[in-house]
Amino acid sequence: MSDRFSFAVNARDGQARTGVLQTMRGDIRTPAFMPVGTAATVKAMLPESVRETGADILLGNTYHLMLRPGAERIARFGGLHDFMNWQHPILTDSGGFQVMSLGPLRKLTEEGVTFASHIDGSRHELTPERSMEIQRLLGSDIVMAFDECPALPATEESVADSMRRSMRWAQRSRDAFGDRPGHALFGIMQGGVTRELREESAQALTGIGFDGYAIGGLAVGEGQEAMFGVLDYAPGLLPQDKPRYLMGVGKPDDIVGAVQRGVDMMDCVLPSRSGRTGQAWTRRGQLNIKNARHQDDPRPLDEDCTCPACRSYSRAYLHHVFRAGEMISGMLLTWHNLHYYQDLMGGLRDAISQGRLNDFIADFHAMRAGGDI
Ligand SMILES: CNc1nc2cc3c(=O)[nH]c(N)nc3c(CCN)c2[nH]1
Ligand SMILES: [Zn+2]
Repeated sequence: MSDRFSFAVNARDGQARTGVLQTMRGDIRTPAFMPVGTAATVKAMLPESVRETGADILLGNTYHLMLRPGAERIARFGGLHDFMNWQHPILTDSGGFQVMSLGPLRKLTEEGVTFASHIDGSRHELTPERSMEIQRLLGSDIVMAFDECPALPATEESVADSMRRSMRWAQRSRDAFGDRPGHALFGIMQGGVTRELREESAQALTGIGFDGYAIGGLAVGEGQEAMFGVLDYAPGLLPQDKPRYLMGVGKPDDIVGAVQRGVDMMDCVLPSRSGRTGQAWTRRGQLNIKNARHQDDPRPLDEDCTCPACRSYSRAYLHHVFRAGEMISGMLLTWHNLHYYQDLMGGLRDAISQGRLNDFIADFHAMRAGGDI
């Protein structure tokens, strides 16, 4: 616990780092994976179960919470931590990405974005100033600057224009955030897959000054090779002593490659969303439990996993409850996936601390090459 926000790198292995983010509501071990709690819940999980998986921090969404139940209502209930019964750190995204991917009838101007709610069609406006106010009302520990993530395909010119607007919005976010001891504001780097634009964005953000820096504009369909191509240089453009957060990533092998390239924090809906569809992520790769081949299989999802699903339930049982559409199916697969993701992050942190990240990554890929899972 700390009354101020601070970040310390404790060990390095190549470009990778391991460290601790200290916040008012607790410490975050990095590299860290943040489960996504979009509508004030990590779907199918109790908060205490999310904590038991090893998560130090979870993500909330300005866009969803402003539409329902409303930021002012959550503030009246003491803020998001009390409202959702999660007393550990929360990072909230700023809403721009969700508006562009979810909100119908949206209009983007220099001021911000106006859009219709995907829930009831009511009209709303998000600006850097309103996004900062909403995130303050939610009481999140780490606030994200209001940005725009251009959809692909996009011309380099449109990516450049969008990035420069996001940098002007970053300054407005910084100005509107003010001085809030114990709370952090992260800037978001944009610039697509163009190195010069990424460099311009990094320079703009470091000139404004933030408590941490996100790498945005990725995991939007560019593919892993192009994403890693950007990550080969983008983290190094950012201050070495501040946390770097790669937004929206990803599959286990994306995470391993991103950590190897110097990323400290990530978030993704994949483990929870895919868990609800029967997709299990394991040390040996992924499987879908709804496949008929599992209906008489007495083994757990992953022999090496200590989560409640793997400790007490066979694949045959999990196959059955998915086929029967029972609620416990999504609960158990979500729990397993989040537990596996946190196990992976713990393994990465230990490997970096002990200077054996390359061996860890070699084992990670060898385990998945085996085929039979
Ligand atoms: C799934 N892929 C993905 N790419 C993102 C980029 C941004 C991005 O460039 N900006 C913001 N604010 N959020 C992003 C998100 C949402 C993260 N929870 C992204 N998600
Ligand atoms: Zn498990």
